[in-house]
Amino acid sequence: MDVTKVSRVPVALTIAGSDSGGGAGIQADLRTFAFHCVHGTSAVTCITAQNTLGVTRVDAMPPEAVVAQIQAVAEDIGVQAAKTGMLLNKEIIGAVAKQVELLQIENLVVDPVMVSRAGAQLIDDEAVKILRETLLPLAVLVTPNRYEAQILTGIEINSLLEMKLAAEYIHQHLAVKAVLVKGGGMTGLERGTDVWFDGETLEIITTQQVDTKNTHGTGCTLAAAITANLARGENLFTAVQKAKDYVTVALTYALDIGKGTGPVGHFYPLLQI
Ligand SMILES: Nc1ncnc2c1ncn2[C@@H]1O[C@H](COP(=O)(O)OP(=O)(O)OP(=O)(O)O)[C@@H](O)[C@H]1O
Ligand SMILES: Cc1ncc(COP(=O)(O)O)c(N)n1
Repeated sequence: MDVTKVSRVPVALTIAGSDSGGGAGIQADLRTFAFHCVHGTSAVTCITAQNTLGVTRVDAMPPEAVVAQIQAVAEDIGVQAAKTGMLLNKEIIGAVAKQVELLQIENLVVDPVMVSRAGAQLIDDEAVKILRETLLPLAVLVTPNRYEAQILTGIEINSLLEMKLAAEYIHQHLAVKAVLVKGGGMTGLERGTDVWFDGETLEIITTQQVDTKNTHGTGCTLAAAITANLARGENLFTAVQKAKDYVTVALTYALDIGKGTGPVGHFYPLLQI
């Protein structure tokens, strides 16, 4: 039998938590990387006991274990692009930022996971401070949702105008190169509309709204798709646009599993075979 080897494949790294329900976190990220034909590597930061109804327990990894995973991947396999998700505490955030800097990982997308779907804060104020000071300045893009943007700016967000103000504030005050304020948590016409700002251009990025309750993992999936596109060599804005299209279709193929909020469907075209 002829053996065909793939000699060149882009590699992406996700530094995030595990979701036992398989809808968000590392599990969503690796599926998204695979869909984009990008080899996915991972550094697990915490283990969540989670399903479509919520999170019942979180166990943090020791920061040194997170560092060892990042080093193992970077030193041997290499990383074309990386993303961070649930980092949980200030020790892990500080350790991750140090590694990203030491290993000179460029193309870092930070999904600042801070707030649960119900609006509850998942990391304490001290961890938010360390995130702002150490990790955000290393990111090419930060992708807060409505509630995370509120925490980062102090601006209450109820409208597109306030999403724009928050995007401008984050760019100006938090030393990030570009920001995408996500509108999945908005109501009415703004639901599913995101705001991009890179210091020069402010863009409203929108697709059709998807009428589904099964939206678990949208934030992770969007950031992972952006990261995969960067690993494939796309420029940042194109990477964001393509990722937004991907999430929209994944939402239309969302999985109706469990009693609560089901996850998006990452491999939707395969369902058509
Ligand atoms: N019903 C929807 N229709 C279209 N796009 C949506 C919908 N819900 C979320 N999105 C899009 O999904 C992406 C993720 O945004 P969202 O605000 O949901 O992130 P998140 O809050 O981090 O994710 P999650 O809700 O999974 O915690 C954004 O591009 C957003 O516009
Ligand atoms: C382990 C883990 N990481 C992240 C999220 C939030 O994910 P999302 O914002 O995509 O729903 C989650 N629920 N669990």
